[in-house]
Formats: sequence, structure tokens, C-alpha cells
Amino acid sequence: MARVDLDGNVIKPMTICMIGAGGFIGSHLCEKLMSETLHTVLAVDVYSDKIKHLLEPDSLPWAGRIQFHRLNIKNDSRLEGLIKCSDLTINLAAICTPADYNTRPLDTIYSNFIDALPVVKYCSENNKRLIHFSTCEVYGKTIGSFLPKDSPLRQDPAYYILKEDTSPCIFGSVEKQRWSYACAKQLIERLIYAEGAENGLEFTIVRPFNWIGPRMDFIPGIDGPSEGVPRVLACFSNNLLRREPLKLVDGGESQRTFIYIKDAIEAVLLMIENPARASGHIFNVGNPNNEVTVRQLAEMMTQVYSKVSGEDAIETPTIDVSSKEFYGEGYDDSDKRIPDMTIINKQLGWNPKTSLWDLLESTLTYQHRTYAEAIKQAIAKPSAN
Ligand SMILES: NC(=O)c1ccc[n+]([C@@H]2O[C@H](COP(=O)([O-])OP(=O)(O)OC[C@H]3O[C@@H](n4cnc5c(N)ncnc54)[C@H](O)[C@@H]3O)[C@@H](O)[C@H]2O)c1
Ligand SMILES: O=c1ccn([C@@H]2O[C@H](COP(=O)(O)OP(=O)(O)O[C@H]3OC[C@@H](O)[C@H](O)[C@H]3O)[C@@H](O)[C@H]2O)c(=O)[nH]1
Repeated sequence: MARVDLDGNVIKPMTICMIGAGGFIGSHLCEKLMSETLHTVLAVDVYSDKIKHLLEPDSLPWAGRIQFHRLNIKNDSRLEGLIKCSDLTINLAAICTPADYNTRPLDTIYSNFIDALPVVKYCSENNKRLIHFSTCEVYGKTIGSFLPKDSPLRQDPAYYILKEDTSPCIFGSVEKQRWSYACAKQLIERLIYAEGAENGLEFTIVRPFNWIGPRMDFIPGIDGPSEGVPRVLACFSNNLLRREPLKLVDGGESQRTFIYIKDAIEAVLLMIENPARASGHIFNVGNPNNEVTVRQLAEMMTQVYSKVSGEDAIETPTIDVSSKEFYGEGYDDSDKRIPDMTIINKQLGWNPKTSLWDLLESTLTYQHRTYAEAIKQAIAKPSAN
């Protein structure tokens, strides 16, 4: 049966130039597009490991609908040609791990702003639609975080719910280089919005709120550098796999809402296939029902990992560490991140489904299956690493 959009129109197969297709989100989006649609993907990245299973062998049912183009968008003249021969460009490419924001602020700003500029320009000049990946970090801190600790207003959603069209973007001082990423993402959002207003660029901006699941980042010393610091899901997975305490930065008091990658990808597919409803909008994509402190996340991951691995938790499952020790000078944090869902609900009728427990259960089952044996071997033969 032909696929139809939310308004009942038949969806025509399109060609999508997906930049950053080899990353965590890109790999899930490619998987979805290959298994459920007839769209073609020109997958652009410097790495292809996370989509290897979609590229080979030639007998795959979608062979011919996905092509990998190994290129760095910083300096490759082939980019414009790929955008020109596509109907839609999706830009996911970015440095997006907090450990980099204060330690490699120049790379972070270049990656999130300067390197995204030609993509916006080529889309605008060639009248091509753009879906650009921004971040929930553009909201920075909540208004409530500036109220006295005992103020009852802190319980009032007006002081913490993050809304695309009304919430301000509140960052720390310039010395707090943590905000280099958020600031670069905010400026590229403003540029895209301005291209829409002045030159008619057809755009959608996505603000992901902590999407997590299989293939996120890397496990240090196994499929990434031993000294690397990935995002929290991979940090805690690594600790659990190695039977080390999970490190709680500054007491683990910050709050996050986590969403299962597969729920979030459903929202992106709706944006891809419903341009009339998605264009000109900025969308929060998160799960407001899955809020925890980082400490609660650590406790839940410890319980879930025991269940899926069959191993008892270690005696001291968590330890406290200062942000200066963990991330270095210039780190700062978002206190709380709950997305308002009104706009995406109204435009695309989308809602997240998966509870935090369930998404951790499937993700940690994957982590255990994928890495437990390799970790055992690495621990047995430390010199080989
Ligand atoms: N995962 C989340 O929860 C989350 C949250 C907020 C925002 N985002 C945004 O979503 C996007 C994708 O995030 P992700 O989690 O998949 O990250 P990721 O690091 O797994 O993926 C990014 C991909 O972009 C590629 N890339 C980076 N620079 C490139 C360049 N110059 N040329 C070619 N390829 C390049 C990387 O190799 C990588 O494969 C990013 O823009 C990120 O800021 C993600
Ligand atoms: O081992 C760890 C790792 C992280 N943390 C804490 O866990 C929280 C979440 O950390 P993450 O690494 O997932 O990153 P953040 O949620 O702060 O930022 C992310 O948000 C959205 C995206 O744009 C990016 O992917 C990233 O900036 C932070 O408070 C961090 O300090 C720990 O307590 N221990």
C-alpha cells in the first residue's frame, strides 16, 4: 500500500542528502528510511562504521537506495553537488559531546556554526529544503534556576518548561566555555530562520532533548579512545561493563528528560514526509514524562544492568566527582530540561511512547551483548590496548 502523509496525500519517494549519517542519530534514521520507506539516502560522513550493516551486502532489500559518500564537509567541493541533486538535506554533522565544549571550544564553534554555513547557503541558493539539527542546549539554564532555592515559584512550570516560541536562551558567562556549543547552535538557528524570512529558505529546526539508545557514542578503550569522555549513557554503560562506580558530576543533581531514539526517529520521519506541516517550524523532540536527576539515572541504570547481565551490582555503585576534575575548567551545566510538546503535537500529532525503564532495558541489553566480551578481554590483557 502506498505511504500517505498526515493529510492523506500519497508520499512520493525522495532523495535525501543526510550529512552526519554515520553518527548515532543518522544511523537510526537511515535504518528507518531503508526499512519503512522508498526514499533514497546520500549518506555523507567521515565514518561509516555505524551504518555498515545498511551498506553491505548488495543483496540487502534496499541496495541501491543508500550510497555512502566519505567526505568532510569542512573542505569538500562535492557537497554542493550532493545537495543540488537531492530534494531534502538533513544536517546532523556536529561536535556534540560536552567534554569537548570547554576543552576544544574553537573546534566546537567551527563545527556547529562555520561548517554548517555552506550547507545553509547551498540549500537556500538552490531552493532545497533543509532539516537542521540544533539542540535543547540552546535554552541553557531555566529561569527558575535563578530563583532562591526555597522559592515556591520553582515548582511553577512557567519557570522551567522550555517552549520553542517563548522561552529565552540563558547561557553562562563567556569564561564558562561549556556554552560555546549552545551559542554556536543558537546562531546557526538564527541564520537559518533569517534565510527563511529574507530569502524564502524552506527549513525545519529540530531541538533534540537527550535522545538515547544503541550505538550512542563509544565505549572508551573498545571502539573509541581510552581517555575519551562520551555522553552520559556511554559513560555509565562503560562503568557498568567494567564494574566500576558511576561518576556523579557535582552530585548528580542536574535533571534531564531522556527519550528513546526509536520514538524520536518517528518524529523526524513525520517532518520528512509532511513538509507543509513541518516547514518554518522549530520543534522540541523529547519525552517530558521521563525526567530524572543524573543520580536517579545512575541508580536506575545500575538496577537495569543487573537484571539484563545477571550480575549483582558492586558494593559502591556511585561516587561523586567535581565537574572541574571530570570535565576541566569552564564547565557549567543545564539544571533542568523539560520540553513543551504543544507545537509538535499540533503540527505532527506526535507523542513519545517508551518509558525510561523500558528504553534502558533494551539499550543496556544491547550494550551488554555488544561489549561485555570485549571488555573482559581488554581487562585480561591490558597491554594489548
Ligand atoms: N543525541 C542527542 O541527544 C542530541 C541532542 C541534541 C542535539 N543533537 C544534535 O543532533 C546531531 C546528531 O547528533 P548525534 O547524537 O547523532 O551525534 P554523533 O556525533 O553520533 O553524529 C554526528 C556525525 O557527524 C559527523 N560529522 C561531524 N563533523 C563532520 C564533518 N565535518 N564532515 C562530515 N561528517 C561530520 C560525525 O562523524 C558523526 O558521525 C548533532 O547536530 C547534535 O548536535 C543530538
Ligand atoms: O559520567 C558522567 C557523565 C555525565 N554526567 C552528567 O550527566 C548529565 C548529562 O550529560 P550528557 O553527557 O548526556 O550531556 P548533556 O545532557 O549535558 O548535554 C547534551 O545535551 C544535548 C546535546 O546537544 C548534546 O548531545 C549534549 O550537549 C550532565 O549533568 C553531566 O554532568 C555525569 O554525572 N557523569
